[in-house]
Formats: sequence, C-alpha cells, structure tokens
Amino acid sequence: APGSAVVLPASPPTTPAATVREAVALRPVVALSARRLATADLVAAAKWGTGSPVDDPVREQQVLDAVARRAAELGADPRWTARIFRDQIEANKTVQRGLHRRWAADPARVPGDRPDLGEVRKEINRVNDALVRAIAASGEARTSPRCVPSLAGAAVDVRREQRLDILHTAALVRSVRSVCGGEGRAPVSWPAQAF
Ligand SMILES: O=C(O)C(=O)C[C@]1(C(=O)O)C=C[C@@H](O)C=C1
Repeated sequence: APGSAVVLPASPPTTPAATVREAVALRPVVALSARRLATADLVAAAKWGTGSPVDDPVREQQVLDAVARRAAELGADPRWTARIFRDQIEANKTVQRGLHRRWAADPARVPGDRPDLGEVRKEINRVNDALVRAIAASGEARTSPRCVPSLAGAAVDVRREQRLDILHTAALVRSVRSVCGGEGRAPVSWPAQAF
C-alpha cells in the first residue's frame, strides 16, 4: 500500500567515493602499462638473432620528446609524464632482456615468427598516446595520498586479468614506479613504501 514501503537507513559506503574515483582513474594507466609491456615480447622477437641491441637511445629520445609534447598539449606536466615514460622504457627493456635470457637457455621457446620492428613501433606509438591521455586524466589520483594503494590494487587486478607471468609482473611494477607523487616533490617510489 502507498506509504508502507520499508525505508532502510542508507548504509555507509564501504569505500569513500574519492577512493573509488581515484582507483578508476589509475586503472587505465596500469592497464595501458601492461599493454605497452606486451609489445616488449614483439620487440624482443624482432631483435632476437639480428644483432640489434635492446637499447636504442635515439628511439628512446623520440618517444620521450613526443610524449612530453603531447602532455603539454593536454595540459599535463611534460616532465612528470616523461619521467613515467622513462620507467615504461626501462620496464620494456627488462622484459626484452628476460625473454632473450629465456630463449638463450631454451631455444625451443624462441618465437617462430619475426615481427617487423617498424610495425611494432606503430603499436607502441598508439599505446603511448593512450597512456599520455590516461596520465593526463589522472592528475588528481596521482597526487592523492591514496595513490600508492590504489595503484597497487590496480596492478594486482591487471596482473590477474592478463595472467601476467613473474617477468611481466615485475616489469609492470617497475613501469609505474613514478606514477604517484605530490605537487612539487619527487614521485613516491613503491612498492618499497607501500609494504
Ligand atoms: O623500439 C624499440 O626498439 C624498443 O626496444 C622499445 C623501447 C620503448 O620502450 O619504447 C625500449 C628500448 C629501446 O631503447 C627503445 C624503445
């Protein structure tokens, strides 16, 4: 009957809205970092046995310049963005070296196809662009005191969803090292401070 509906008192939210908002904003940063790391498998296969070194400082500078420019266009901090990408590149190299070690020890695991490095770099460029946008969109979450736990939570989820092995998990942690930080101070490194 009208007026007889039982109205339950609103239960207090288990997670404050700000925490949810921040975790949601950081999630794409972590997911795109994992997607960028997946390209390391292709780069490693493209370079394997060709004598091409894992390190390509010229290409690295191109990536860093491009993302800093894009960040400035989007109103994000170009230097902080470039710093995050420096970690992304280091993490990418960690995976490449890890795979090369794996393949040297067990040639049966060497991939049958050799991808074209130019094509792989086109994919890396696309991921870079999406990642700069995700970084630009997450400024509030990245300067929040809850950033490190939110980021760690996102990393745990992404790791499970993408079934990352230990090599890619370690590289994922490395890749997002400088994502959290406060205004005018160095990014908080983690997991050292998170655990
Ligand atoms: O493009 C390459 O050759 C890569 O190995 C990828 C990448 C990157 O992460 O963007 C990593 C290491 C190289 O020094 C340059 C760039």
